[in-house]
Amino acid sequence: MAFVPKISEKLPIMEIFYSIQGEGFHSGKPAVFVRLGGCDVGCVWCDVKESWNEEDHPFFTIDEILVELSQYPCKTLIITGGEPLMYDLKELTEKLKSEGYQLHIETSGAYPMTGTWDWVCFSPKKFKAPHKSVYSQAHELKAIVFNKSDFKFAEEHAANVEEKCMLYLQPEWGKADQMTEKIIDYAKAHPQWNISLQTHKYLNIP
Ligand SMILES: C[S@@+](CC[C@H](N)C(=O)[O-])C[C@H]1O[C@@H](n2cnc3c(N)ncnc32)[C@H](O)[C@@H]1O
Ligand SMILES: Nc1nc2[nH]cc(C(=O)O)c2c(=O)[nH]1
Ligand code: SF4
Ligand SMILES: [Mg+2]
Repeated sequence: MAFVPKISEKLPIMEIFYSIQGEGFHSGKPAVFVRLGGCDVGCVWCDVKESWNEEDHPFFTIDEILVELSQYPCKTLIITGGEPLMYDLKELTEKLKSEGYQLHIETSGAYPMTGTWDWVCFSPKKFKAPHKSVYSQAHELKAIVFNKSDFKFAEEHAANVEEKCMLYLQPEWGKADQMTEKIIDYAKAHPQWNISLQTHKYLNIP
């Protein structure tokens, strides 16, 4: 049966924090991150496995999320997780938009696209195939390179996004020593691809 994103009054919130977008097109931009709990994609190298079990995290209403957000001087929000598209994000994005926030999402695309977004970062995974609704919505495709086969995987997904979608290759953090050089060579040979580094990890910020 097709997966239907959960509609609920409350969302599991692992953390809300103010930092600098470390990855992709908006790298360097101050942003408030809202990390939702819950993910069943199961990436072996996931750098936030503590997010996976939604029951480990407190549930917040949208109004409670808004109160948390009001303490920050920044109107750019990055909704991440966990896998945020496990939840129907229509109501959340409508309320946040009406409060003047710019809304970005970080998603594996494993579930149907919900919500209205100013920026969609789509990072497809081998561990669970993306939902077809996500390709046409992506502003950037960010493929993680863990081994050489990931270049082919990246190209297969790049063939299905829109022409204007930005293309990024990002080394898997634990393999960055080996893979970054290969990514540099690949981008130089296929200049439609750009490099994304997890700059927040080099800067030692969240
Ligand atoms: C933790 S995920 C949460 C959002 C969503 N579940 C997803 O995977 O896109 C945020 C971003 O970090 C990337 N990421 C996760 N673990 C990583 C790692 N070990 N090295 C590099 N990037 C990683 C993901 O591909 C994604 O682009
Ligand atoms: N600084 C910073 N930038 C990020 N970009 C995407 C992140 C994520 O985990 O979704 C992330 C994160 O965790 N921290
Ligand atoms: S989809 Fe995202 S949160 Fe889920 S396991 Fe993969 S990297 Fe981690
Ligand atoms: Mg992260």
